[in-house]
Amino acid sequence: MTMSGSGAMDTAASRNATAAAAPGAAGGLAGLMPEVQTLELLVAVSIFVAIHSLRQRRAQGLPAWPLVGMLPSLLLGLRGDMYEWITGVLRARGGTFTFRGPWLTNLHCVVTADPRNLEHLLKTRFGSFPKGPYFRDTVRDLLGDGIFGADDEVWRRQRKAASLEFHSAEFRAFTASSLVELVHRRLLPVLADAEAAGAAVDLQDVLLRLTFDNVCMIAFGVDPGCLRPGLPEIPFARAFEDATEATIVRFLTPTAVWRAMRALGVGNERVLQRSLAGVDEFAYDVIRRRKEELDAGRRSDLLTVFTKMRDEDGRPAYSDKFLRDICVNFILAGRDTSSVALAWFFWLLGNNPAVEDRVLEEIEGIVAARKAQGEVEEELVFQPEEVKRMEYLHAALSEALRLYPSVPVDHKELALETLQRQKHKVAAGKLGTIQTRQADSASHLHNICPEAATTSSGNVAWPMAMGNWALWREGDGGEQNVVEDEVFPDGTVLRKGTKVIYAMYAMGRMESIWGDDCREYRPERWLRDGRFTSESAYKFTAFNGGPRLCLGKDFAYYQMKFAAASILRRYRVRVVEGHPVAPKMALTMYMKHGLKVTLAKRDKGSSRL
Ligand code: HEM
Repeated sequence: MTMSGSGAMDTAASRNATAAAAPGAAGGLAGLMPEVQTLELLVAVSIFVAIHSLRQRRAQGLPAWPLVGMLPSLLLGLRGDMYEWITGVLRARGGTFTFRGPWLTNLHCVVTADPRNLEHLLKTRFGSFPKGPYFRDTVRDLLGDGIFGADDEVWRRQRKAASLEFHSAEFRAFTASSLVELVHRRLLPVLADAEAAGAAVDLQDVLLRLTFDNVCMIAFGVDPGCLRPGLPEIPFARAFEDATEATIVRFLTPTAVWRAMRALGVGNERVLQRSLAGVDEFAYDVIRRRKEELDAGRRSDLLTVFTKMRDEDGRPAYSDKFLRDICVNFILAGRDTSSVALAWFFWLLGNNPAVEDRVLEEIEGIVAARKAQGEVEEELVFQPEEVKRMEYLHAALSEALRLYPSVPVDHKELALETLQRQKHKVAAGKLGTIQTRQADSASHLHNICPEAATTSSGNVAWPMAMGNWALWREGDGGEQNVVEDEVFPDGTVLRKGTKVIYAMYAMGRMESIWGDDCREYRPERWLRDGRFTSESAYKFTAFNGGPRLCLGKDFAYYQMKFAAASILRRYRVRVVEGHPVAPKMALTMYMKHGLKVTLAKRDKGSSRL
């Protein structure tokens, strides 16, 4: 009873309360409705955007968000090992994917690791894919008009002159003798000191010093002396390194921002200006001195060769600024590439003792052959023909470069003038044809002629593949505006100005290219009947391919083989236990923490050869 009475009272009271509150509540709810609807709408739009963006992952490999595009995924990827992240996306996408950057940025690009695309990009359509204005403008302060950023005639002239020089007997003799001097008078004594002291040494740093001194001798004919006992800091080397790093930062900064910073002389741009002053001071001083001594000199370095060149009127062919650019570019090309490749090679050997044994066997075979001819020297210096015979070592270095290419990713830009916009007349009811430069897939034909699919009159025109001809049936005739896009052999369409990133690191880790054991370090894959056999430059892209194939490739192999054999014959190189090894994010494949090693003389308690 009590309960029902109180219940009745509660009900009446609550009815009253509701009645009293109703007008206000109704008004409040009515007032809230637009907000509720806005909220619902926002939730619905967010869900739609999220579903749409995640669906893009299935279609394009990565979720693409409004405004920021695929940037969030890239930022997540950058937190770990970026090269492995790119490799994962490329493998999932079958070798190529299109990265969509945030709106109004120039981060859109096509990333590929497909050898067919590489051949198309680097050889077949070489003229359509220059380095491009974006790259050139970004590196101009450091590299000027030098070979790395140059295109067209400016590139061709330098390439031709440098190529003649690189292949001359004089130059080969000069590079070989400079290397003997550096390895035997500087590298080996520095390593001997480390071994005697029982101290760990950063082998990557030592090798960087070796190649820096070596390439300065080749370019400028001057030895800066970085590789010396005590490993001193050399102002020119420091300035060069700082200038390179500051230039790389520009690639990660919006163009308008770094330009403004340069105008104001602040931040990274200030560092760049200061270090460039150091580089220029050194370079112009060498150029001035070289010009003074030209007549007396019998030098074979690049600076001397380019300084001696004359135009049709007998005047010097190149200005001092251009000579500076040429030398700085060659130093950049030759400095970090072979040294970091050697560092990865020594690390791989440490993890693969059977490979090290085979390298040593080969070296000992060559030494034994020399002894058999009665040639016994106190200090063993390998001769060029002996270095040439080190085929297994050649394979072991190539295998290291396959897995850890010194240039892990590279870049090209589709030239705007490549795209052809043409008017084509098609007669009514007839078949229309246009000649295209490459019509190897139906999707390509659709892409070169999108207007042909639905014409202004609503008639349908279907392009069909017929060799190098695009053929379509046009209902009412009239003029067609045909824009020919570039299309990669794998069907990826490239619109004007598209940047293309080709991922050499990822290419070395593709089962489709190298087979199931692609992640294994196995030099034997390069040997046929015990002889080294090279691979297509579009499959093994460490040295680039086509007309811009690395100019220093032969020299680099010679340098790496000579240095590696000279070290390995004398020392067992062991990576310090627990030393972390990981790639650094830079233009070249540095080891982030260097390579700390200890050395033991081979004849002192070596367990192997
Ligand atoms: C393991 C050693 C090396 C590797 C992996 C390597 C790799 C490469 C790559 C990938 C390129 C193309 C770069 C681009 O166009 O963006 C290149 C170009 C070039 N390399 Fe090398 N390089 C090595 C050593 C050297 C050395 C020692 C020199 C010279 C002393 C050198 C001179 C050049 C030059 C001049 C170019 C520009 C060619 C052109 O644009 O026509 N390289 N190299």
